[in-house]
Amino acid sequence: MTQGLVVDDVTVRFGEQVAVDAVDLDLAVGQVLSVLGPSGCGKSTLLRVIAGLQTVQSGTVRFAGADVTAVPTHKRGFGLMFQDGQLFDHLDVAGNIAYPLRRQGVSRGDRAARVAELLDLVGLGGYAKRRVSTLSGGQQQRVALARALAPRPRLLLLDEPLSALDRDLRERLAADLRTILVATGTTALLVTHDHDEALTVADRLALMVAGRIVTTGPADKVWHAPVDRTTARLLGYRDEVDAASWSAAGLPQLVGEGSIMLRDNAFRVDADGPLSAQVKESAVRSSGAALRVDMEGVGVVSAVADDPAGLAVGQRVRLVFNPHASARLPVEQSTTADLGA
Ligand SMILES: Nc1ncnc2c1ncn2[C@@H]1O[C@H](COP(=O)(O)OP(=O)(O)OP(=O)(O)O)[C@@H](O)[C@H]1O
Repeated sequence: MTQGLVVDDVTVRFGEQVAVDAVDLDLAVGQVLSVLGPSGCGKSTLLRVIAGLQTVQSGTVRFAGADVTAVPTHKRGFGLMFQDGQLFDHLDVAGNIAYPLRRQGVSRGDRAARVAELLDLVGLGGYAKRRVSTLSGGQQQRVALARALAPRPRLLLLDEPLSALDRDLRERLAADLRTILVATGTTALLVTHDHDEALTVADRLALMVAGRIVTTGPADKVWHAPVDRTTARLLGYRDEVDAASWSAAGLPQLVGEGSIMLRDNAFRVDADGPLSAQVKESAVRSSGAALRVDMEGVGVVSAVADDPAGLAVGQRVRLVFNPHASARLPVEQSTTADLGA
């Protein structure tokens, strides 16, 4: 594994407040890492440190083995992309994408070829001459991505790149972003508060809470093994049921103490399902229905249904359990966990 980014024991304080607290982070070349955390946890500050936009109280940032902690932003060879694309209104789409290449002294012919290649990559072939102010929010972020990739940065830093977009668009663009990063072999670090976005884009996840990285590891491992209640909630697990009542209710696969964390789709309505519950709330969704149901011995939990018809409050329904939408919470709460390579 080629050595990429190594953040070692970095701390940033603003007055009394510790925004980034002794953070260690590794990112191998060619990999994509998402730093996922709630608003105010310090993830933008951490990204700004890596970018060279924020000085540190202590710690180092290295890339490819060299200490870059004191290297100015423009000499790090990193690309940046923010929530608001920060495009240049006075330039057209091609002009925006070519801008960093022009500054590097790339010839006109080579610039044009690279711009055409990038427009195809981000799905904007034919948009070269459009003014950026006439583009949709999603198209503007595609241009911002193309501009950030144009100089072939050795590390791409993305700060909530999709957060300004509405849900459907965000989902589509997150999938495209992943495809583009993989196709170009780009080493990238993305910070976000959106667990779906983090998971769609990344190979690895680092969970950040109150200035500290509390879990790192392969995205699927982190996703299925929250180390404590806080990280479980961060990963989208909502309901919590203690193991004793879970077993008493006849639910499968569980031994010992602790509790079970459940996603909203942990139970699904199925006429042949082995479980029974009463509907407490029911909301129609594009995918069917989102329910809150009261299950004897377990309490009120979320469930989903493919067909929203006939799911009135008070009605009894049969349910099946989806173990992939649940996680066992360890009894001992650890402060940090490295879930491996
Ligand atoms: N320049 C600054 N001066 C003082 N405090 C700051 C500064 N920048 C950030 N902070 C504080 O440091 C903490 C971490 O902020 P940061 O922006 O890194 O969090 P975040 O996780 O990116 O949150 P968000 O997603 O809301 O931007 C916050 O409490 C914030 O108020």
